[in-house]
Amino acid sequence: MSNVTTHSFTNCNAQAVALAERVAAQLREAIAARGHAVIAVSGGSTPRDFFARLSREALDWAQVTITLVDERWVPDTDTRSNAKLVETTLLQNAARAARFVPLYTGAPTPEAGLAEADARIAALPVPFDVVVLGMGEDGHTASFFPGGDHLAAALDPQGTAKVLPMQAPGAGEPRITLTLPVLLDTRALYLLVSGEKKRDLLADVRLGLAEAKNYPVRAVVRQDRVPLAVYWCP
Ligand SMILES: O=C(O)[C@H](O)[C@@H](O)[C@H](O)[C@H](O)COP(=O)(O)O
Repeated sequence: MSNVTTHSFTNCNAQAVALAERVAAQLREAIAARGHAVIAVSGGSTPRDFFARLSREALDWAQVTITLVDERWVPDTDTRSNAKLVETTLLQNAARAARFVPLYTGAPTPEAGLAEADARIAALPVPFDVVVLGMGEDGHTASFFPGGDHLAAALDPQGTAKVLPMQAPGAGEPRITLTLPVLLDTRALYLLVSGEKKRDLLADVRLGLAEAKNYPVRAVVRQDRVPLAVYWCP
């Protein structure tokens, strides 16, 4: 039985609206059941419209904690910063009342900031309610990059680290990432992607093709811990 469902949309606006409505409903359910909600989101360009939509959803945002699945190790004033993306797109409108827990600490390197970032994540209630991942055309998700220096440790299902630094040829700047066990410890897991190349890559991963073995996203697609919902648009 497949652990993956795919929701395909004819345009990316419809994708953003549908995911925002779905996620908002799950945040409301979490608040009703436990008094609070935790969501971890990706950076990159794909989630912009989804963030803008989600920020306008009516819910008790003061009870919501937002964190990141990964971060580029740059100050939050940098255009590459995922924190900056979240602050300018998601922490707006109704969602301005939410609490944001960044991964970047201001330390000179991810290694130097690791203990503090780890403590921030360790302080959050688990399981998370929602995790929204993205994916690159090289098959990375979060900062699980092919050839990453801490990739094996980050993907270890039995690993105990919550966050790890990551450097890789395709990653640009040094990164920090939540590890696979943390990302899978969630009530709902989404993969938000667009374009035919990413659709085809995911199909190869799901089929278990040999050439897909080096795509780190395989670890979230081929697992039985939590159902994965793929939201795709052209
Ligand atoms: O900080 C990051 O880079 C992300 O969290 C990363 O995993 C992202 O989701 C993919 O690179 C897809 O990025 P795009 O949406 O820009 O294609």
